[in-house]
Amino acid sequence: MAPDYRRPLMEVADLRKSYGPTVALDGLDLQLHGGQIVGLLGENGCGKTTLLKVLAGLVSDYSGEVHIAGHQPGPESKAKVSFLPDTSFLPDHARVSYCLELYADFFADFDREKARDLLGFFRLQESMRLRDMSKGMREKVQVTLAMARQAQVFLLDEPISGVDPAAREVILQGILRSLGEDSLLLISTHLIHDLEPLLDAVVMMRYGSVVLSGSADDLRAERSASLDQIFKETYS
Ligand SMILES: Nc1ncnc2c1ncn2[C@@H]1O[C@H](COP(=O)(O)OP(=O)(O)OP(=O)(O)O)[C@@H](O)[C@H]1O
Repeated sequence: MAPDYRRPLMEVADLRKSYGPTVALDGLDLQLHGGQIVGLLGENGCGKTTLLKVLAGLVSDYSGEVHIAGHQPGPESKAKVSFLPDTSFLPDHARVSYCLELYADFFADFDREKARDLLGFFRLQESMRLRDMSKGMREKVQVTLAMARQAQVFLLDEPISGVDPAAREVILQGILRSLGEDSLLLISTHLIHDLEPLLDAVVMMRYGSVVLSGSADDLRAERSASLDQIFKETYS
């Protein structure tokens, strides 16, 4: 069946999630279409990671409506969503080749050719061990694994934080290189300045809900300011 381009690829309505007394998501609404790169922005603790985990199907005790490609988070949505967490999840002693095997075993849509292409782009070899790598190199491995899936939605949690500016640029180029035309990339970051040239749209969060969202071009035109400036004004 042909995809329905009128329906958003991701639909979230009145999403709420608390950890004990801490409210992480407080009635969040969001609709995103495929074929765009969206920056998920906000201060520490505003709920970005929690939102990404709900979308990735890793947090299920929430209330509200969440649909990805028409599915609630679960096995069907997980098959379409590739999630890169903000922490390292690979064993230190592993070689890159082992990580590729692990992903290929776990994800039916893992594309080894895409992974090899990205590794080459990042100048990494499959024989390298993670423990011998810099933080930037390890991040490149994790980005390779996440982006080498033939997913419809890519959720990347802070993929360039703690990485030097040159490596950030290369990682972002690698992400762009591997992104399909109709895919949706939702990428959380504090580094709006680095990401601004890539972004089609932004979602700015505060206290567990969306305070500002829209197309990057529209926001820049309406406010005669860069996203970087709008970000600073929003959170000042
Ligand atoms: N497992 C957990 N247990 C208890 N509280 C949590 C847990 N995970 C997140 N929180 C709390 O929920 C709120 C939202 O956290 P979350 O990690 O989603 O924010 P964030 O925007 O991703 O932050 P950061 O930018 O620092 O990564 C915070 O107050 C955080 O302390």
